[in-house]
This record gives sequence, C-alpha cells and structure tokens, in this order.
Amino acid sequence: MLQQLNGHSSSSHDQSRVSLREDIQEFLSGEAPLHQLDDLTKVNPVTLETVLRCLQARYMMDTFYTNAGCTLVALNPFKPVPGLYSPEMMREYHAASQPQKLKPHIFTVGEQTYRNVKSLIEPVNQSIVVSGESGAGKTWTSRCLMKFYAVVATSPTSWENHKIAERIEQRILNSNPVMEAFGEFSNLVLYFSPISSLGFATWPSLPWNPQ
Ligand SMILES: Nc1ncnc2c1ncn2[C@@H]1O[C@H](COP(=O)(O)OP(=O)(O)OP(=O)(O)O)[C@@H](O)[C@H]1O
Repeated sequence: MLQQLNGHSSSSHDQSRVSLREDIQEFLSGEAPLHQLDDLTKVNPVTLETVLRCLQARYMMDTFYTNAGCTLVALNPFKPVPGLYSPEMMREYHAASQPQKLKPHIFTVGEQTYRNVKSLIEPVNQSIVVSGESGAGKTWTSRCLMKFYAVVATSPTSWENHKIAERIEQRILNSNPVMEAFGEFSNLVLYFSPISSLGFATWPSLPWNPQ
C-alpha cells in the first residue's frame, strides 16, 4: 500500500530524496575543486551542505570572500591575512576596468559603490548593508571600507589624508557603544551620497532583518 504525503506518494518522495542525495554527491565529488567556485550561484544543487562545503573548501585555501550573485559573503579568518587589505590591493581594485572580474573581495563592493557615487553621468546614492551575527566581522569590514575610500579618493602620500582616514575609522568604533545601547546590533549600514560625504547607521529591528 502506498502512503500519501502532501499529495505525493511516499515512494516518489523517497525517489526524489535519493536523486537529490546523488546530485549532492556528484557535485561534491565533481572534477572542479570546490574552492574554485567563486560564486555561490554556481552551486548546484543548492543545499545547506553544498553551500557550506563550498565555503569551507575556500576557507581552507585562505579564500575568505565569495560572491552570491550581487551579495558578497565574507568569512571571518580570525587571523591576519598578509596582503589581503594592503594599499596595493586597494589600488588594484580601484584601477581595474572591471573590478567584478577580479577575485571576490570587499574592495569590489567598495569600488562599485564609489564609481556609482562619482559617476559623471548619473551619480547615485549608495548604501552598503553589512550584516552578520556578533563577531562575524562587521566592524572590521566597515573599517576596511573606510580605509579603502580614504586610499582611493586621496593622494597616496598625503599625511593629512591618512589622518582623515584614521578619524573616520575612530568615529565608527566610537559609535559602537551607542548603537549597542539600542539593543540588537547585527546590521550596519554605510551610506554614501555624491553631495554629503558618508554616514552610517544600524537597523536594529527591521521587519525583514536579513540575519
Ligand atoms: N577580515 C578579517 N581579517 C582578520 N580578522 C578579522 C576579520 N574580520 C574580523 N576579524 C576578527 O574578528 C573579530 C571580531 O570582528 P568584529 O569586531 O568586526 O565583529 P562584529 O561583527 O562587529 O561584532 P559585534 O557585532 O559583536 O560588534 C575582530 O576583532 C578581528 O580580530
């Protein structure tokens, strides 16, 4: 006797589970090494296991950024990564004609928003939502972006610019206790406008809190 589950027979349900398992196995043991998948939209089938295995493989290769379509997934390395945030790296992303073709990086996001704000044809206000649980690296990421903008928007040698960058960074850090006083602090929003310079805010309780 066949048992009905949500309008499907249990045997067809079992079949699709077996076929999904096979697809997952095929994907995980495929020829292309998992760490080379730089965009999670290329993961197929998309399951918790396949996505996490892909991110894990990249983490093991010290690759901490992965695209997920137009979103960037950042893993916290919990260690210094030499060269990953160097001024040379910042300039490489800034100088690239198509930064999105370079390896996924927070500087791609930084550069894209910078170009959109600075566009001579149609400057557009920009927001960057940095989301993650406590300790995920939101403050770190925001500081990286501040440093990036300080480097690409100014002359590399100016001591004055260096001081401005430090001051912006310090403001972000100083704001943390105030933000945390509002309770939940899992999303940080940086916003940029062609007219004003830069601002940041938190979304403690949005109904669609992406966390
Ligand atoms: N990209 C990175 N490279 C190296 N270390 C990192 C990186 N991102 C985060 N870390 C480490 O992880 C720690 C926690 O990161 P951070 O303070 O940015 O988290 P957070 O998301 O802002 O946490 P909270 O919400 O609790 O304030 C940092 O102090 C730093 O040591």
